Amino acid sequence: MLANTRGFLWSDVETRALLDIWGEQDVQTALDGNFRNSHVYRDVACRLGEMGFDRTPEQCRIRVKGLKRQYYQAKEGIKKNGHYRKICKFYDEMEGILSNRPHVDPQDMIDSVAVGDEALDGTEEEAEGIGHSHEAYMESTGECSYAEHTVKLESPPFPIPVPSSSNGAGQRQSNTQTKTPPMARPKRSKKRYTNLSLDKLMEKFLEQSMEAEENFYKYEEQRLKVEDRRREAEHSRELQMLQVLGQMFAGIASPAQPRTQTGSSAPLLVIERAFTLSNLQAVRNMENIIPLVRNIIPPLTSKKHKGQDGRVGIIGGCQEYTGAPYFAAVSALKVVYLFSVFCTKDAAAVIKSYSPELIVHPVLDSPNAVEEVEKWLSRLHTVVVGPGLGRDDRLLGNAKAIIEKSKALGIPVIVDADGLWLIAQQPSIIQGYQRAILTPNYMEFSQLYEAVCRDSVDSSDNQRNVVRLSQAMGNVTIVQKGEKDIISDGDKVIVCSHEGSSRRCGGQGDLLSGSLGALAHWAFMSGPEKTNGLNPSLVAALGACTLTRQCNHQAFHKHGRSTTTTDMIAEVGPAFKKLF
Ligand SMILES: NC(=O)C1=CN([C@@H]2O[C@H](COP(=O)(O)OP(=O)(O)OC[C@H]3O[C@@H](n4cnc5c(N)ncnc54)[C@H](OP(=O)(O)O)[C@@H]3O)[C@@H](O)[C@H]2O)[C@@H](O)CC1
Ligand SMILES: Nc1ncnc2c1ncn2[C@@H]1O[C@H](COP(=O)(O)OP(=O)(O)OP(=O)(O)O)[C@@H](O)[C@H]1O
Repeated sequence: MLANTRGFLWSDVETRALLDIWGEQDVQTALDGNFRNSHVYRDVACRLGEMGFDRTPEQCRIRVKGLKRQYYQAKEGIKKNGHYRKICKFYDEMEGILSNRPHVDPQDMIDSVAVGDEALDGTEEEAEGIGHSHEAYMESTGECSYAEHTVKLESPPFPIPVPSSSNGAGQRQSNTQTKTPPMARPKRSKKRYTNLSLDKLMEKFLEQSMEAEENFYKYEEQRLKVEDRRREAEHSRELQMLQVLGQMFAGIASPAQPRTQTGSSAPLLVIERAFTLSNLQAVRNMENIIPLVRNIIPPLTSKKHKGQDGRVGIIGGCQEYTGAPYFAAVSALKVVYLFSVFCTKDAAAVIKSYSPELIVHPVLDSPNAVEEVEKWLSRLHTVVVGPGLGRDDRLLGNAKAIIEKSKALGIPVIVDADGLWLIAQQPSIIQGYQRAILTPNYMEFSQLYEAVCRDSVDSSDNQRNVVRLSQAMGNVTIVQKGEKDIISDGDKVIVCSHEGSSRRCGGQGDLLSGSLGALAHWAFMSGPEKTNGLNPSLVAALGACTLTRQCNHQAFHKHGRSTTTTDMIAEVGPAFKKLF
């Protein structure tokens, strides 16, 4: 049974069948140079019928005409911008057939758009059999009397010359030149034609493409927002659960209620944005963690005696470097009560001379250095290993033993400067000790990373580097110092971008490690209810980074380019007050 497709649009299959037939050599030869083509299209329709498609000769002719128009539009589009191929779906087939036909100026062909469109809507009534009709002339030659079309579109005030059959096939007449007597206007010319130029068509086409693209991005954006909200809700649920668990554990450990400096209960940690880095959950919003830093700070009270809020020991200071241990020590001193600096004999007097507040032990290069330090170790809450330590093997060996002793006592250990060099040589000293915090600058980080991960750092992804190193170190917390301080325990990442300044001076890192010594003690002393279940090392590290940057910011505000670490240390008190 034939598919009765009369009056409907052509399917692709049907169009291809038509083109196969129309493209046959005998059909093309019959059309070529033959003004009358109705019999050709009768044959085409008949062959189409044999293939199961019910179309009239007129429908076939009109469809071919439409395809030719699209083909020439596309051809012109390619010439102009190379993108127009899309408007002619059957371009390749048409090209195969028409490329051997006489040349037609596509622009003229396109100018006749209205004619073709009309024909497609089924209102075309001119029969092929009329023979001398304008359409028949155009079709039979593969060209058209372009001037006539243009005139028709613009509805000229004078009659359109139509070639008569006696003129012979392929004969052309120009409007202006013709002497043909006026004839009745063809029926189609009564209609209103849209005179769309190629440029306008292209403009419209591009506009629509852009609109579609914009819509796509709009929807995509909405989809991502929804996805973000879903993730945030999920993380916030997880955190709430952690908080509840934390409170349960705290309840078991101590009946005391969580308390902040202002006396209110611990604020709920809301992570505003999180993303996944391999199998870890990354926390990016430091603003949400600052309240946790406030939570861990013990209140000032007259009930405590000196040293109860923290005793920090600094392991470092040698003949070359006396400033570093001093900066670290005095920073700790300004936050908590400092116990001691353990340095070499020749550095001790110099360090003492900087500040009468510091207790200095000249034991680090003595033969029984480790025993000397060990005597005090049980009274220390945190040790900071490395500032101004130098690279002397004996000193490094003593530092290693002190770290081992501290680990055995469960004392938080901050490793900085030359202490990091030691770790790069022997990572196992600290690997897996989760009360350790390493504070490398960019150079120190690279050395450590290469030594531990046996790979060079991927400078395009600092966060991933930090996470990877932390994981490789057994989830030891890493603070990569720099334009932004990146903190990770291998599970979470916090980026500290608190405003500092553009001024860099030696010793800023020592201020960080010293104050971190104090904060680490507080963080580990606080129960999980105060850190909302977050790793205490992360909370302490963010607190120290923020404090260092705030000191830098305030000092720079006063001293500009001449800012030194001493100026920053003078800001520790005010900065601490402002932040926490
Ligand atoms: N007043 C004192 O007593 C002070 C003493 N200190 C003590 O000195 C000891 C050695 O510490 P350190 O900082 O000089 O050695 P380390 O960090 O290995 O740098 C080596 C070289 O690496 C480079 N470099 C550094 N950072 C970089 C970066 N971000 N990005 C790129 N490159 C960077 C830079 O090379 P440069 O570019 O200058 O050629 C730098 O010279 C240590 O015990 C420490 O505590 C200090 O605390 C300061 C105050
Ligand atoms: N490029 C930077 N832009 C802004 N702040 C920075 C930049 N680099 C470092 N800082 C700040 O300085 C702090 C210390 O980092 P720095 O790289 O100076 O450490 P360091 O080299 O170990 O210091 P030190 O001189 O004590 O050895 C960082 O925590 C950060 O606050």
